[in-house]
Amino acid sequence: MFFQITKAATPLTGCRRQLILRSLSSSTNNIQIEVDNKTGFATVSMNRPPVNLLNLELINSLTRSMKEMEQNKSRGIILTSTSNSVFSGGLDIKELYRPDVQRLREFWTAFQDMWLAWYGSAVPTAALINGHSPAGGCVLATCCEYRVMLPKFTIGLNEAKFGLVPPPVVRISFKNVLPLRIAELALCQGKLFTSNDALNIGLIDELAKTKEEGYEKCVKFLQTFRKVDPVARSLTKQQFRGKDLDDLRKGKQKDLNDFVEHVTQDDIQMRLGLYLEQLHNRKKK
Ligand SMILES: CCCCC/C=C\C/C=C\C=C\CC(=O)SCCNC(=O)CCNC(=O)[C@H](O)C(C)(C)COP(=O)(O)OP(=O)(O)OC[C@H]1O[C@@H](n2cnc3c(N)ncnc32)[C@H](O)[C@@H]1OP(=O)(O)O
Repeated sequence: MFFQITKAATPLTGCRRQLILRSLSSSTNNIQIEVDNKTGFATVSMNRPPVNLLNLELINSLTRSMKEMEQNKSRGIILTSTSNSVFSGGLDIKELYRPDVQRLREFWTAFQDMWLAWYGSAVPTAALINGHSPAGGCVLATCCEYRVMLPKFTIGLNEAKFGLVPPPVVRISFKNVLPLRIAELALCQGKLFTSNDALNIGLIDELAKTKEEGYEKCVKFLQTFRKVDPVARSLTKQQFRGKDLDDLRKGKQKDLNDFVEHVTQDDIQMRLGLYLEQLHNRKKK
């Protein structure tokens, strides 16, 4: 993939000059990448209005972005969104409802690859959660090594609430962040935590009042690795996450088959249809 590089002031950091890298190969422009001149850290912003739903194209863009930043020896990545109220609304349920099975398989394989890329990234990562972050949004945030969240939003894995069993790839990074008992209860309850509660249980690391403050906190975290050898850092991270990554790599085909079998069941299709309708009608009441 090719990038067009321009210099510009960024809305994130006021007048600090940054390199704006815009993906040219993506016709949808669903990701924006900015590299800070001073720190060398990249900010990856999901940009799929209105609520950054993870469809096949956005998922593929996230995977490609990570691979390219690794190749470019990026020193740190901050994942955020261009929205003022949503980090990511999670999987685009339209991908799951009445699916073309071939595309559904491609979709889930892409999600597995995105998870492998972000959870296993060689580059240090921080999530700047500047809005709601349910389900797939929470998966992305927990793939990162550090989370800073703005107040009065929600985050968590709510699949059980609408009758879905979160697949292993959805659970693992959540389990990596939380004590097992809290993770189990929260998943069984399909619980979404407020920013404050997420801080109290350790699902996020810090709160920030504004996006700018959150950005500075993410930068501060990434700078803690400044004096650490990047290879040693990355191999140490792999030692912690390697088993989870290997389990998915080895079980990818089974995970895919289980997912497709589960999602295409009549009962699950009915639940997905009802949930879509509920989301669509939410504001009319
Ligand atoms: C052993 C084998 C196991 C196999 C397991 C198999 C299956 C499990 C599968 C899946 C796992 C899934 C993980 C997921 O990520 S599922 C997605 C979960 N996401 C949600 O529940 C979020 C729902 N959305 C919201 O709560 C709000 O939209 C949000 C807080 C994000 C934003 O609110 P806001 O008021 O700003 O915006 P809205 O007006 O509500 O939404 C705008 C627009 O988007 C539509 N929409 C919202 N979310 C989704 C979605 N996830 N999918 C599809 N469409 C969505 C919403 O309906 C609006 O559209 P319209 O009505 O204006 O047309």
